[in-house]
Amino acid sequence: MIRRLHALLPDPGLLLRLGALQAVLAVLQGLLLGLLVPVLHALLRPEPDFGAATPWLLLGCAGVLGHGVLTVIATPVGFAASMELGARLRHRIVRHVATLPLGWFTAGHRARLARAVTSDAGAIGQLAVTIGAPAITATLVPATVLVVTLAVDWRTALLFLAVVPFAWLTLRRAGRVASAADIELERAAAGIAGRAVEFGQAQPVLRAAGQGSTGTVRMRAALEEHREVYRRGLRRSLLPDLSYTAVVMGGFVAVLLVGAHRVTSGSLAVAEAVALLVLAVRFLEPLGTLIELIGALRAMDNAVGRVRSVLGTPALPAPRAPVTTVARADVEFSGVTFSYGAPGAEPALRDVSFRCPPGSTTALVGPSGSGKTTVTRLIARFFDADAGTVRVGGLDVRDYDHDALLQDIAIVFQDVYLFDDTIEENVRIAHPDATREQFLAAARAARLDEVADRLPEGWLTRVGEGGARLSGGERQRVSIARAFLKRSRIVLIDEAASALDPENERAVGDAIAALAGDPERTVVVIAHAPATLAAADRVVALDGGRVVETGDPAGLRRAGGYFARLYEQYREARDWHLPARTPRQ
Ligand SMILES: Nc1ncnc2c1ncn2[C@@H]1O[C@H](COP(=O)(O)OP(=O)(O)OP(=O)(O)O)[C@@H](O)[C@H]1O
Repeated sequence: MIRRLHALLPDPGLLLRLGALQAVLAVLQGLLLGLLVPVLHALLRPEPDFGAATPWLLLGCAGVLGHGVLTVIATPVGFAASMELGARLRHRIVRHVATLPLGWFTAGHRARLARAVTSDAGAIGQLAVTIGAPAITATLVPATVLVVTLAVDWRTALLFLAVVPFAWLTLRRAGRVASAADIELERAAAGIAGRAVEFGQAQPVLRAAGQGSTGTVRMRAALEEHREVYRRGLRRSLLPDLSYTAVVMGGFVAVLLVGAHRVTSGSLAVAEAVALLVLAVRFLEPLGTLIELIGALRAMDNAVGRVRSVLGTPALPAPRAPVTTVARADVEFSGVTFSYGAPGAEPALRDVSFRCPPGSTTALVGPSGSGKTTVTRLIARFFDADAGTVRVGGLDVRDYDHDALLQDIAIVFQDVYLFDDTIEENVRIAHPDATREQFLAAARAARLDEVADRLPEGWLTRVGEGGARLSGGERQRVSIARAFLKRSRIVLIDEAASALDPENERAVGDAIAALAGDPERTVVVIAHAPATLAAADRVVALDGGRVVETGDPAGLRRAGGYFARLYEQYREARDWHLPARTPRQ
């Protein structure tokens, strides 16, 4: 556990200083208790000797004062340390996550990241301090008391020692049970979180299906499950907890009985017996608090495990001397094979080769799951190919500084994410220093000006969380405006597969055509609209992750092969209308 924590907090100076302070406090506490022996020895006699007791009492007073001062110093240092450790860990996670492949950011990983940065980092920082201090006290006070007892009466010290292995064994068992219960509870809590998100997100669907209360039932079931897991955990930890308490209490009773026997047989003075009983209490009591700490310790261990799983994700490999400019805007795949899963999993792309010359427009076509999106993800280096090479400007994408590569690539995907800000700021994110004229030109080219004109606050209209106040087509126009404003020479577009309303469809189609029309720009478009397909310079047709045809669209249509059939399907789908209803006679 300490090793795992150390790996997370590689600069443990703060914790070490705090630990040292706490160790001094614990040893001081033990030694102060030891002073009881000469004091009681001097006072618990038929004629109390105050003269002999006074120096020990004065030493005791000085010790208590010193202990008080150190405690006052340690408390704020502890608070500051826990905040500092949490903050450092958060920075470390954020710095690491910024180096991960973009493909890592799935919904599940995003949730894990949010948890690691918020609750886990804070809990580790806090627990490292709040558990660390009492854990040091709970081990060093008994250790010091044991040494003091050894100096007073070795037989009692042996009795103390005899308790330790039993206490250790029961404590370990209690710890294991607490950890298992904690993990189960975590899982149940994650279940509740999932249900809560589903409950919120699926409301429109559930209500439309007349199942508005189904979500409530599933939510209630998750809450019930959590309560049951909690109860089960409590029941399971009851016996180990009680056995540990029994061992500690048993030790005390043994010391009491043996002490009483030796006093009555005259082999131990009353003063020593009383002092030994006090030492026994201070030896066993901190051991007792370890059982309370063990649960928190396991909770911290689990949080450390979760944070380590994020920090352990390999970063996108960076070249020694990264290239920072893209010389030409051409894209080339040679023999690219890629799979999302572990090596050996079913590949999403197999031996894919094609070239997009600078300034050309290439349409990617193929049925759902054929690998079109994957091709665009590999160009932007969301992932690295397992075999073969993806080249941009004649160089392997892995040779570039990733930020520099993305600087020259604009991405217009279907699931556009908009920030809860104004339309203008959402476009400007692509090029924050753009002049007003540049911004307006980009917006006009994307036909976004028509959208802003209709809205009451124009460019200053806020789009809502994720862009919820705009329609899908309008959001896509924001995304196209970003691409215009960014002035990247390579643009990757995922044309909406689902039908937009006619106005949006025309506007988006025109905007994409305008993007592609620039002879300086290389466009790779996942195309569904017959107009986009017909206007492309080249077509790359995919099926099952393989390239099955390449060529110019007109030639491929004439050839009557795979692309020609797909093209006809797309055209028929676009031309399909609901048959007009014949009025009833
Ligand atoms: N993030 C992912 N993790 C695992 N597998 C994935 C992931 N994304 C895609 N796949 C799989 O890779 C294969 C290719 O998917 P891809 O999204 O590239 O196809 P597509 O042609 O773009 O499909 P669509 O037209 O439906 O978007 C599919 O089998 C898909 O299930």
